[in-house]
Amino acid sequence: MTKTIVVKIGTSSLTQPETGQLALSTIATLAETLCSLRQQGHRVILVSSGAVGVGCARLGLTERPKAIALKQAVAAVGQGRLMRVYDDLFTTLQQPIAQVLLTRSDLVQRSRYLNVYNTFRELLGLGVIPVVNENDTVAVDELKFGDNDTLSALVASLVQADWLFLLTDVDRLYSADPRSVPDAQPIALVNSIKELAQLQIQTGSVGSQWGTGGMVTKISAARIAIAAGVRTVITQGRFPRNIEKILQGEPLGTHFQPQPEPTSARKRWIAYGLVPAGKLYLDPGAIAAIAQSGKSLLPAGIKAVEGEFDTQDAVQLCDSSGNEIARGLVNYSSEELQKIRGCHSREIPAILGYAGTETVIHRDNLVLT
Ligand SMILES: Nc1ncnc2c1ncn2[C@@H]1O[C@H](COP(=O)(O)OP(=O)(O)O)[C@@H](O)[C@H]1O
Ligand SMILES: N[C@@H](CCC(=O)OP(=O)(O)O)C(=O)O
Repeated sequence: MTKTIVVKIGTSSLTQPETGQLALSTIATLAETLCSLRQQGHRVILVSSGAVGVGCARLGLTERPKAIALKQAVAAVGQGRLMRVYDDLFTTLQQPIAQVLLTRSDLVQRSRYLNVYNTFRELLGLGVIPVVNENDTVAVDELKFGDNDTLSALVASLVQADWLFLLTDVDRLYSADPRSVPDAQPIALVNSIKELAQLQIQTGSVGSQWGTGGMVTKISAARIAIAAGVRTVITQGRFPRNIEKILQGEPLGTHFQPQPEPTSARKRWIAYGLVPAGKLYLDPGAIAAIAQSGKSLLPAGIKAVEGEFDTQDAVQLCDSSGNEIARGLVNYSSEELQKIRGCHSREIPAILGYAGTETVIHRDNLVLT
């Protein structure tokens, strides 16, 4: 049966750790593997990092730049080089590819989000393999995916993929970073987001020399993907052929079981497409009402309001320690909420001087994260 498969490869797999030069044999095997998946009739999207790493190697820089302008300039050098290599390899294999560079703002506005979706649909319909990266050269800090793990999960969610493969430089997820904790336990299967929380995986703070997010961004990517119904696998990038073995049922890598009832496309856009503009801190009663009983959020349960936002902006809903529980679209601005927080809904007209809606966030616009 035809599947939609998103494969994300990180800088640590695409480049040689010592020199930062391209790992040509890995890239060539990846191209062969993806072509073979296409020949089996699958729809394939490649999310490839490497613009900054390859740009650095091209310019002789020995470490990843920190200054934003330099990083953006280096990415512009590397992205072209990277696409040239991919296009040469895929063209040799008679496989057309396309470059798709995205920034977070492309997914924030609903009309642009749908536009990106339509473009992917057309490309996949044409039998093309889209090669996706963040548009690092123009992305501004507030509107960045920041890492390609998150980007790949959002793309997998957007196209409603069946599989997301996160290829990296370790063979799977461990209970702690195997580089620093030699007896860390391998994890073969994660059944649910709840089980993921219970495993209390330690991720250290950084990734490899050229990577960005380390394991923490892969785990949060897996959470986004499985909530969207996408089976997610973390596995080693040096052996791209493992993708085919995994599809045939071999127990390689760490598998994250997709949520049986995926969140709707609109709610996924609210939760992960939009950039939250503020935070609402809730009392335990409100948390129970939204998390356990699926209720709308009323002003009475809001203890504090953080940030400045307008009606219909997205906000994070947090417990008193700031842990995020949900996201949603607000019916009131931050200024209005400062006045009505903690109050009963029937008091709203008297406080604001006009009648608003009873709910601060209606349950149709509220997503548990
Ligand atoms: N719990 C963990 N299990 C496995 N790897 C981990 C864990 N915590 C941290 N890591 C580290 O994450 C690194 C991979 O992240 P990163 O360098 O960002 O890769 P990529 O470039 O593929 O995105 C691994 O090299 C590993 O050292
Ligand atoms: N967009 C950046 C990659 C960012 C990123 O997430 O890198 P990595 O951790 O290697 O997957 C680039 O192309 O260099």
